[in-house]
Amino acid sequence: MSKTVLSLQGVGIYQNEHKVLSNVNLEVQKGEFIYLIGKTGSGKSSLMKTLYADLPLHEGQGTIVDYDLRKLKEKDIPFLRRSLGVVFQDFKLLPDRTIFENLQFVLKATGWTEKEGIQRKIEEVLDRVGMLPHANKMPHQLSGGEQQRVAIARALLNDPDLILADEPTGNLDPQTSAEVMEVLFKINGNGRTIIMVTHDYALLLKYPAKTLKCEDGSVFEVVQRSL
Ligand SMILES: Nc1ncnc2c1ncn2[C@@H]1O[C@H](COP(=O)(O)OP(=O)(O)OP(=O)(O)O)[C@@H](O)[C@H]1O
Repeated sequence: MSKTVLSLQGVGIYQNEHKVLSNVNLEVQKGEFIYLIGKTGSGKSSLMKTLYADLPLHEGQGTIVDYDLRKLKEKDIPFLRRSLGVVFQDFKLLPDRTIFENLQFVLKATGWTEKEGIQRKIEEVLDRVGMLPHANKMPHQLSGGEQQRVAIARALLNDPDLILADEPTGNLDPQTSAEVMEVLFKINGNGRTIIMVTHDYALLLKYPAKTLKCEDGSVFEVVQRSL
């Protein structure tokens, strides 16, 4: 049976008083892979920020992985973020810790206490993105693509129902971007739902998937030939 992991109805997306997107209607089912495209300033990041509650939802209805975005309290936000995996363009790894310690930090911060369980989980997610051999390296010893794979592993730590990736290949060359896409599609193939913001139309052609576009204050689905 399909499960809705994201539902937006009549949603307005705001940056302070400025309305960025109007009347956003969107249903995402478990297991989907969705691209979000659009010109600079069209509202892609603002929409993503609303989904992980970095921007509040004041207009319309929105539920994400069983949280009602309109009713969300400050104290709920860390729990919402635990049910999501968020991946950013600039990786956001802690520079003064090894890869293992970066992931350990997240698990401890999200309530994991048992040492062997922590070890097992970190090995499992690093293995899934092909980074297990690099567990003891520092972030600066890795290439951009390798750092992004670690960031994807970090996003998987708490078995999220939905992964939000905001331009995850934005800092990577085409070959490395393709490697990161392979990792994302493999994870999607294992049943994870992914929403990915991108500027990179070459990636859309190489890895086709349902595509939404932000334009002139609206969000709508596009078919590839009209990108
Ligand atoms: N912190 C902010 N305060 C006020 N306005 C903002 C803020 N961040 C973005 N905006 C405005 O909101 C609109 C949408 O910006 P947003 O960053 O969501 O676009 P984007 O599609 O993600 O762009 P890009 O592709 O450049 O990342 C723009 O007009 C932008 O100037």
